[in-house]
Amino acid sequence: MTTPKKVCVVGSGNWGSAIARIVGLNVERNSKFHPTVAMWVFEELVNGRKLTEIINAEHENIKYLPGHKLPDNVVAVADLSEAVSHADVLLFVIPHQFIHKVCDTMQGKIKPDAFGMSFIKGVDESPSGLKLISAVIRDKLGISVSVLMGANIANEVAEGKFCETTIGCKDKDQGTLLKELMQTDHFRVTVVEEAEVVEICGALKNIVAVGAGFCDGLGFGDNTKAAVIRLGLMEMVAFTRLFCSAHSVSPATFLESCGIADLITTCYGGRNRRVADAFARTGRSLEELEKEMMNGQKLQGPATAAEVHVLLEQKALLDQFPLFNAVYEICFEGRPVTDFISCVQNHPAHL
Ligand SMILES: NC(=O)c1ccc[n+]([C@@H]2O[C@H](COP(=O)([O-])OP(=O)(O)OC[C@H]3O[C@@H](n4cnc5c(N)ncnc54)[C@H](O)[C@@H]3O)[C@@H](O)[C@H]2O)c1
Ligand SMILES: O=P(O)(O)OC[C@H](O)CO
Repeated sequence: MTTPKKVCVVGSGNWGSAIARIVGLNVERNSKFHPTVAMWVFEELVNGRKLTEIINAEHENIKYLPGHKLPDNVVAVADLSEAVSHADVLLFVIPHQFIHKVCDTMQGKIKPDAFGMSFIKGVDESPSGLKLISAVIRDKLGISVSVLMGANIANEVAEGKFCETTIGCKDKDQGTLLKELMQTDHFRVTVVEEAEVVEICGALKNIVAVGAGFCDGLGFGDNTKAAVIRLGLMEMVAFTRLFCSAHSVSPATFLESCGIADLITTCYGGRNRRVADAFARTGRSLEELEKEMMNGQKLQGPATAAEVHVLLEQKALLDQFPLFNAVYEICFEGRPVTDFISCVQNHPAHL
């Protein structure tokens, strides 16, 4: 008999906590997994108490996923090295901005035969180029890394409202095990092989969601948003073909939950949309609005627009990605938000 696999959730934000909730319930009824789940918490004080102590006493992450109990077998751990040291399966669920620091701390602390799955929607940009977050983890920790992306607004998932999701995994046995770890009656998992496409979809849809939020804030309607979604999807497909040229990129993957479905849900119900809407309405800075509206949660869309912009500029391809470029220029270069509509009106798809 094989030893049950220990799972550690690296992260405890809005999505991290919703994932810990699913995983905690699933491991209890599956003997392939150890019945206790460690959840790494970036320690902070909430109402004068340590967040780890609150979670372990009240079984609720009252800051990032209030109103939803975590199963008792999810144990919050503040020390990252301690949290990951016994894990066979590492689930990475942190805002993409923090991945380097977290992996650096984990180096030399994990089991050599551990493997990972990333739930992180974003990309990494450095002087050596644009990289998938799974590749950062793989390179820093020397482990295999799959991904899980989908139309999954954390609060809705925690409420048990039905949704689908996509695991991108190249190893059939690992894919089957990860599906067993994640799937519930309300959270249906499809496993596909094109892991790079799954992951890049998860990152790029956040840029489009910022554009959708601009349109909402400017007072445009659902037809306009549908146009933004369509044009954004075209740019997502084109960018994926460019970025993943060494891998297979099939249209079918964009039809999975990680593709069109995630794009739609984010453009209607996501945080990137909500803050971009407020930005267009008020003219206040994104930084200020993020602080005020998100209670410590982090936006991924504007940073991803900036990271993608570097590559497009280097390759002199900005004119082929006017929607991505407009989101970047409005967020970071003072371009008026009202220009977003003319960018959509003059999109090369209409020429
Ligand atoms: N929230 C969602 O609905 C949702 C759904 C699907 C995917 N995702 C993706 O999952 C990833 C994680 O999102 P989330 O919603 O769990 O996070 P979040 O937006 O709730 O971010 C807050 C988390 O970041 C942590 N944090 C703050 N400073 C930190 C630091 N210096 N180092 C490490 N951690 C720090 C906080 O402690 C908290 O746990 C993101 O890439 C996001 O795009 C989110
Ligand atoms: O709230 P957002 O904009 O970070 O999006 C959340 C999820 O990625 C939706 O699947």
